[in-house]
Amino acid sequence: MNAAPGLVTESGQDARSLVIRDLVKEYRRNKPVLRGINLTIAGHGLTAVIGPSGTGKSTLLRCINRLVEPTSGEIKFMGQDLARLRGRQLREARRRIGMVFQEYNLVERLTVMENLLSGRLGYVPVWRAWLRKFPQADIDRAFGLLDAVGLERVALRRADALSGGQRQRVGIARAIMQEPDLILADEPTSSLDPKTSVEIMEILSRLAGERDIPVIVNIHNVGLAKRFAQRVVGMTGGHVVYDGPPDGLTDADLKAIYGGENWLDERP
Ligand SMILES: Nc1ncnc2c1ncn2[C@@H]1O[C@H](COP(=O)(O)OP(=O)(O)OP(=O)(O)O)[C@@H](O)[C@H]1O
Repeated sequence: MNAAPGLVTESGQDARSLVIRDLVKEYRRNKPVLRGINLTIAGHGLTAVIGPSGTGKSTLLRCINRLVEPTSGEIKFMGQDLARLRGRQLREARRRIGMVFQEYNLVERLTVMENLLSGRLGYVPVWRAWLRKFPQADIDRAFGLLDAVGLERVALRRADALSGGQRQRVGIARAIMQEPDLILADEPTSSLDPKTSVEIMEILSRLAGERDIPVIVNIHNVGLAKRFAQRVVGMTGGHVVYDGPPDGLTDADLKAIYGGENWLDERP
């Protein structure tokens, strides 16, 4: 990861663009889930990935951070092919990719502050992490982030005492603590009520916008995708069938993505 942020290359991509070429994933031989994905995602702004259940949205995100091994293809990011990294290079690349999960993935018995500081684990020496002796600068940053997500009052509360919306705020703050170059969010609002979902999307897009880093969000709620994303990618059957601005997404596109059409009809 050696390109300077903000640089625009001759091809028009900026330094944090993510370029995916011919990405294929087969969990079982000859049964591809991703069937040759080609995408260039700009190095800033929020991209929403929509599509029916089982179409491969989570698999796509997990190939990018290598929680899942791609079968073939390239995932170029900041001068490296993430699909081919091994060992230390892979660990370092992963450290720069913040992940936000549907089920939050917090350590329930630890405090909010400790969960946030765990976002720094890739950066502090093992002995410090073991003794939970984090640098004061990290603690100050964590308090700043808790303030930014409206959780300053619960810093010392255990994660298992929080509501779903509060947990997801911790999840986002923890991802930002990593100082990521990219954030991937897999269904971050699926377990939340509609109002809290909007608040979470606002926080995600605001914090990523302030840092000028790209965010890719898998989301089932098309309304939220259109409201918060600068770009929508529609997938179906392991292919990308829509790639464009939210206001370009027509009913015909939605039918191509989700199939059928009756579900689009409004009731009288
Ligand atoms: N670890 C795995 N092993 C085998 N098959 C898997 C694995 N993970 C996902 N799959 C299969 O890959 C396909 C795509 O799953 P994926 O979770 O990527 O879809 P999705 O679009 O994110 O769905 P949802 O919106 O329901 O989360 C599904 O058929 C799923 O059963």
